[in-house]
Amino acid sequence: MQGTSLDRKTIILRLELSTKLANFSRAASTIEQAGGDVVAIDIIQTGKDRTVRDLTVKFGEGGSSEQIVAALDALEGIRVVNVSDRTFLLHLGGKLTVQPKTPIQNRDDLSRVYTPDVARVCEAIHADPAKAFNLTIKRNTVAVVTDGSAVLGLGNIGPHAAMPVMEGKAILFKQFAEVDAFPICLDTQDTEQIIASVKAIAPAFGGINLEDIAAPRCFEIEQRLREELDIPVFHDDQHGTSVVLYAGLLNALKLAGKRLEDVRIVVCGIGAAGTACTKMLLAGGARHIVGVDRDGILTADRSYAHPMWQWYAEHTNAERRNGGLAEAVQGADVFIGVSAGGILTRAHIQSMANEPIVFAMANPHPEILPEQAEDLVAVLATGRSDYPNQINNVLCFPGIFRGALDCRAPLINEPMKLAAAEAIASVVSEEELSRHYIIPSVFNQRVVEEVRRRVVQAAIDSGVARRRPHE
Ligand SMILES: NC(=O)C1=CN([C@@H]2O[C@H](COP(=O)(O)OP(=O)(O)OC[C@H]3O[C@@H](n4cnc5c(N)ncnc54)[C@H](O)[C@@H]3O)[C@@H](O)[C@H]2O)C=CC1
Ligand SMILES: CC(=O)C(=O)O
Ligand SMILES: [Mg+2]
Repeated sequence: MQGTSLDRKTIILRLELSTKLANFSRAASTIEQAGGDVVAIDIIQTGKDRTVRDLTVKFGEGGSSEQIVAALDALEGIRVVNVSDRTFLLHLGGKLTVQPKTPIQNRDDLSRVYTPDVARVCEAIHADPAKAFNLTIKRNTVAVVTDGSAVLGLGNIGPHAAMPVMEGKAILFKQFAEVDAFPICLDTQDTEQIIASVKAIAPAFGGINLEDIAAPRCFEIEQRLREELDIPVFHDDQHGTSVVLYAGLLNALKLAGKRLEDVRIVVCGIGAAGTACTKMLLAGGARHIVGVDRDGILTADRSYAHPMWQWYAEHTNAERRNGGLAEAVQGADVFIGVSAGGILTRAHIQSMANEPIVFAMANPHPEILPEQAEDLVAVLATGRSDYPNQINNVLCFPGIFRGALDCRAPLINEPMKLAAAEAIASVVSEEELSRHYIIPSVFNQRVVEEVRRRVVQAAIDSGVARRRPHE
C-alpha cells in the first residue's frame, strides 16, 4: 500500500486476557519489543476468568500494527479482539446524525409539528407543489447517490462499503456550504433501476449529487435524470472534478508561462472523470489532447463499442498517436491522471516536455507520489488532503450546489460550471501563485463564497435562475 497516514501510528488494541494464563506486563513488554509504546490503558471488563482492556499504542518508523498484533497473538492466554486507529474510531456509528430544528416541548408544539396542524401545510403543498421548496427541507437538501461501482479508485466495492465516502461527502456539504446532504447507497447497478430509484426519492431533495458511479452507465443515468427531473442533477466525478481540474490547470499554466491552446495534454483514465475533464479542456480551447486507458491510446484509427470512447477518439488525438502510456506521455506538457495508483514512473515524466505539469489525481493512491517526482516537474498536484495542491472535487461541489439551491436553478449548466472554475482559480492571487500553491485550500472560506456568488450570477445570466437570492 502506498502513502502514509499519521493515524496509523497510533492504534487502540482491545485485548482479552485470561486471568489464569496471561500476564499483563508480559503483553506490554511484547508490544515494546515489537516497536510499540503503550501510552494508555482502559479496563473495559473484569471478571473471574478474563479481563478486557483497551491499550492505546504508539509506534514509530520501526513498528507496525501488524507486527504488534502478530507478537500478541503468539502469547498464550491473550486474544486480540479488535484493532482500531483514530480513523476507524471516527467512523464508529457513522459520521452523521439528524437533528430537529425545533424542540417539541408540549402538546401544542406536537399538534403543529405533527397532526393535526401539519395537515394544513400538507394541503398547501398539495395545492401548489412549488411550496415544497419553502415549507420542507427540500430547498436545502441534496441526495448523495451512489451504486458503489467506482468508489474513489477502489473500484466496484458495492453500496455498503461506499457509505463512509458518501457520509464524508455529506459532511463536506454541510461544513463548507451549509447544505444538508444525505448519503444514499443503492443496492442495484442496473441503469434503469438507478434512474427509477432516484426519480422516486427526488421529491424530498433540492438537488441530486451522483457520486462514484462507474462509466459508461454514469453518462446515461445523469443525462436521463437531467431530462426527467426539475432539480439539479450533477455527477460530481465528472463535473466537480473537471471544474477543479480546469481551475488548477489555468493557474499552473500561468505559472509555467504556457497557453492552454498550445500545450500537449495527456488524460489517463477515460472514465467518468477523464471524459468530463477532456470536455471541459476542449471547451476552454485546448487543441492537443490524447486520451489513454488500459488498452492504450484512444485513436480514430480504431473503433470502440463504448460510444463515449468512440466520441473521444473522434474529438482528440488529431495526430493519431498509437501505443500505450509511454507513447502518450512522450513530449507532453501536461499529464492528467484519473485512472489508478502508481502507474506513472519517473521515466515517463523524464520523457515529457520541459517543465511538465503532473496532476496525479487518482484517489486514494495517486498515479505517482509527489516525493517520487517533485524534482522532475514544474507543478505536481494530487487529489489527497495530505499534500500541497489538492485538486479534488470538494473545492467545487459544496459551492456549486449552494449557488444552484440559492437561485433555485433546475440544473447546473455549462456557464455555471465555468463560473465555478474561474471562481476557484481566482482565489489564488498572482502574487500568491507558486508551484506549491496553484489551487486554494478547501479551508479557505473565500472558495465557497466566491463559487456561490459567480454560480448564481451565471445562472441568472443564462436564464435558469428561478429566484434571485438576497445578498
Ligand atoms: N481528485 C479528484 O477530485 C477525483 C479523483 N478521481 C479519481 O479518478 C479515478 C477514476 O475515477 P472515475 O473516473 O470516477 O472512475 P471510472 O471507473 O469511471 O474510470 C476509471 C477509468 O480509468 C481506467 N483505468 C484504470 N486503470 C488504468 C490504468 N492502469 N491505465 C489507464 N487507465 C486505467 C479505467 O479503465 C476507466 O476507464 C479514481 O481513482 C478516482 O478516485 C475521480 C473523481 C474526482
Ligand atoms: C474525490 C472523488 O470524488 C473521488 O476520488 O472519487
Ligand atoms: Mg467520487
